[in-house]
Amino acid sequence: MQTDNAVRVRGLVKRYPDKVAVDGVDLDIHHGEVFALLGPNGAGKTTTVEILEGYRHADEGEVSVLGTDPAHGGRQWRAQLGIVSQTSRDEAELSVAELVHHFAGYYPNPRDPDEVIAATGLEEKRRTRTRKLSGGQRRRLDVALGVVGNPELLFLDEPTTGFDPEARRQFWTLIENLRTEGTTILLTTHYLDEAEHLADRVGVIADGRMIEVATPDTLGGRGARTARVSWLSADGMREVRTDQPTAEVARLMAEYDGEVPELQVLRPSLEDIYLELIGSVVAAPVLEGAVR
Ligand SMILES: Nc1ncnc2c1ncn2[C@@H]1O[C@H](COP(=O)(O)OP(=O)(O)OP(=O)(O)O)[C@@H](O)[C@H]1O
Repeated sequence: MQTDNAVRVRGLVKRYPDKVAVDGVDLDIHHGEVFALLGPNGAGKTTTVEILEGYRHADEGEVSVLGTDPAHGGRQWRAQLGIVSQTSRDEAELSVAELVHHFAGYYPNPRDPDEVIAATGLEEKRRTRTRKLSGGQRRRLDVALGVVGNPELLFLDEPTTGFDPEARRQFWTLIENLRTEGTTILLTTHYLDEAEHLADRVGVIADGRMIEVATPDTLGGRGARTARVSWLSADGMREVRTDQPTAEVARLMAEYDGEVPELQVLRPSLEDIYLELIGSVVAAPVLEGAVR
């Protein structure tokens, strides 16, 4: 049994000439888990992921991916990885089926390419040249190419950008199936519902620093999900935060002798909690308009 983590990062630093993109990040990803890295534009997610993939070099810190320092990872190590990066590979003249079959040939133990084409919803496009695919179809092909090698560790950098809602659901099912088979997955996404649906744990990164790592339902700590009860009083809208919304509603019903005007009981979503977390780190102008 493997006991070490699939990914172990300590004190990771990456500097560009005018920016410290990653500023002392620690990260552990357990074997078999889906881990979502969340954070605003420019937070350092892609830089971190590309260091883990061996495409960029760290300035400081320790990095281990499947037991190997990615800066020295060889072919065998790389064959265990699946990578869906933000930019597509350009093989415009090949058809979908040709490209997926071709990529399968690079790996020692690939998945059945036709099953991968079906699972990514590309069956109807299998004979289409890749340059004729729509943006969302192209992204599905990227995902197909990332999983066809049957990776032990799969990196997905904003995989569902441009997907229609049905394609996103289909993608979620694909990821759930990979997880059931034991694939470890590192996902970056700006879709909080995607992280909530897929991730065992999420890490929030802002300005190059990891602010918090938690399960989606414990992010923000105790109290972050406290309910808000709001209603229209004689003096305007009122809101109270409470752990006992039912008792508060009962009290209001008694006070109003029945129907409470414009009564609402809301619990903060993962997105609300996330925005609150990064709001405490990122400078206000960046967030203006994003905070509700
Ligand atoms: N090659 C580079 N040279 C200089 N600066 C860079 C380079 N790549 C990234 N950066 C800067 O490093 C910071 C982190 O970028 P990164 O791409 O890691 O962010 P991100 O969290 O992935 O953002 P997004 O959500 O927009 O993809 C940004 O300020 C970016 O401008």
